[in-house]
Amino acid sequence: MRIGHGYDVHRLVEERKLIIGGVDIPWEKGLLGHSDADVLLHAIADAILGAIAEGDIGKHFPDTDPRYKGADSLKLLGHVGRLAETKGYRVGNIDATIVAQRPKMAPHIPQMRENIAAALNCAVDQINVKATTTEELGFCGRGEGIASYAVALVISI
Ligand SMILES: Nc1ccn([C@@H]2O[C@H](COP(=O)(O)O)[C@@H](O)[C@H]2O)c(=O)n1
Ligand SMILES: C[C@@]1(CO)OP(=O)(O)OP(=O)(O)OC[C@H]1O
Repeated sequence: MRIGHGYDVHRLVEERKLIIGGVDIPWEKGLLGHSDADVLLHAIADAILGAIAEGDIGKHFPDTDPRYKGADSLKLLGHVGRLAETKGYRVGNIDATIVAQRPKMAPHIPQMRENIAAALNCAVDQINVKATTTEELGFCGRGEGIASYAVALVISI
């Protein structure tokens, strides 16, 4: 059994979609990135890569590589899950937190959990997603960006 941690931040800008946990959330701004900038999935991917000592998503999917421009992060996460399997591990459970002042994430969390479980070929009850504001403090509180934290436990197959 091994544990990993992930953290990611993306800037909120106009004229971008807000995609979090594979859900296209209607909002006035979206997250900026080379890929679809899915901050939650990036933190989860990094947590799994951390657990299997495989670096981070920047190592596996460089933001200088045109193949990942606009990439669907659910596909990137699926790739990370399969890499873990090739190294002899399956996901035990994942716990993640989205840090966003707005919009409300709660209505979208069931679909996020479904999407993550499908990408990682595991059950929905192995995936937990939470959200918090920062009471308007800091860059998340000012609506300049959204952050996510994740921990992943992996178990030997
Ligand atoms: N973007 C967010 C932030 C929070 N929530 C939900 O609201 C609850 C209260 O948030 P606090 O930051 O005041 O603790 C939180 O527990 C989440 O359930 C949300 O849906 N979206
Ligand atoms: C996911 C990748 C893939 O190109 O691009 P971004 O969407 O910019 O995301 P980031 O979390 O900054 O770093 C990893 C990148 O390699």
